[in-house]
Amino acid sequence: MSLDIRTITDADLPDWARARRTGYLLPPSVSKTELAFRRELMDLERTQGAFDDGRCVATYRSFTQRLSVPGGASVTANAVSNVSVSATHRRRGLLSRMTDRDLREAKERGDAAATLIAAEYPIYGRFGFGPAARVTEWEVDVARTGLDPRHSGPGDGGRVDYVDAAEVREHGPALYERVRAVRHGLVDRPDVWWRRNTGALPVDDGPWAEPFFVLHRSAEGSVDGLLVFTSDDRWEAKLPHQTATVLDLVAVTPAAERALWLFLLSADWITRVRTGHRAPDDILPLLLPDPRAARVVTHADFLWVRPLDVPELLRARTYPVAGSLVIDVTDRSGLAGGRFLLEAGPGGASCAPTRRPADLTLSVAELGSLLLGDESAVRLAALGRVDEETPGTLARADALLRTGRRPWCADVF
Ligand SMILES: CC(=O)SCCNC(=O)CCNC(=O)[C@H](O)C(C)(C)COP(=O)(O)OP(=O)(O)OC[C@H]1O[C@@H](n2cnc3c(N)ncnc32)[C@H](O)[C@@H]1OP(=O)(O)O
Repeated sequence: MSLDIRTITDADLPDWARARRTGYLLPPSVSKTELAFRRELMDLERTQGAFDDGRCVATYRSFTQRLSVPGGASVTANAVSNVSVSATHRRRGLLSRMTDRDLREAKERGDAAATLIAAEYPIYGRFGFGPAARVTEWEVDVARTGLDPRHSGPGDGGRVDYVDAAEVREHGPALYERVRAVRHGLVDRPDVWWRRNTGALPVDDGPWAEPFFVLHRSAEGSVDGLLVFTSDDRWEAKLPHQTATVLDLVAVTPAAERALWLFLLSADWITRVRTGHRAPDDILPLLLPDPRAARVVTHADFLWVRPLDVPELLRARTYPVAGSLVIDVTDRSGLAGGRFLLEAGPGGASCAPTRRPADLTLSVAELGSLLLGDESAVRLAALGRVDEETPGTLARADALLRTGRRPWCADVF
């Protein structure tokens, strides 16, 4: 048996796409539409396949992504996706070999980190990824919210309008980039993302069901929020029982965010709202007179980050207070380890290799968890995953690294 891992060519794509579907337990046949979509989407030079006697049995691809860090700057990440190993070939090291090769190439390219959305929690820690941003999904029982049923539009002088897909393609990209500048953890949405999510780029053969698109405009007329939702068509005994499912709700200003939630929660016939994946500290529950009307239905790890260039990552983000920290980062794969001095303050930060004694020792995966401010060094130390070499450093690390709002990655990729 010859098992060969290599980047794929265009001629391999149908076989590769079939292997991906099989690995994800989806009906294996690949439509022409899916192939056309994949040709637009994928960079074949960064797409690996494992071939057993010529048949594709494992898939892996990566692409360049921009990830917003605290303060709103973005770093270049190597985003990993479409990882699958057929059940016939599992636990023979195929994922390990593909990941190792991809991370080495990303390091050589100079990417600051690698990112992914993990299918299952135990898979990626061993490769240096740490959970960096969580998501929460709520289900809102509208009748119990206590909201005034006479609500009729934003009270801030702004307006909400139903728009069509073309208007979303026109206003969405700039709006979303403005949101990324004020919210960390968000990954960029390239043109192909907007076309795919507005029906302009079909993913499969089925008809595209257009969702409801709503834009919020401020009193000055600037587009500062987007809501995308679907609704089921459920009635019982002449009573509406519609569940609205939020596919997207992003806003530049808190006023626009509040206006879009209140718009959806006040729409006639909608008795239940599923929020989709929000940041765990989303304003939604506390927007309701009775926050218990929003029941948590999902709360889980979501975005995983694997540091590749520690100084660059720590320099790119902002810090709420002044302070310094020497961290000793261990990395079994030899990609990003070392001892680094971070000197940070509200005006900016420097970070470089140092010979000074370490204040904290931690693995590269734990640094990935701390980077966006969602995890606490004190908590990781209690778990034995961070060692405090200098007393008092854990509290200092949390004061420096934690953020007022939690990171949020809105997209599966
Ligand atoms: C970013 C994304 O695309 S997420 C999507 C990931 N894909 C899936 O979950 C689809 C279904 N599962 C699969 O395709 C495969 O089982 C994969 C990709 C998860 C793992 O591929 P494999 O080739 O079996 O992994 P590999 O043999 O390299 O395993 C390396 C180590 O990770 C462990 N591991 C791998 N997958 C898992 C898992 N799901 N749960 C726990 N441990 C795991 C292995 O046991 C092994 O540990 P060891 O070195 O201590 O023996």
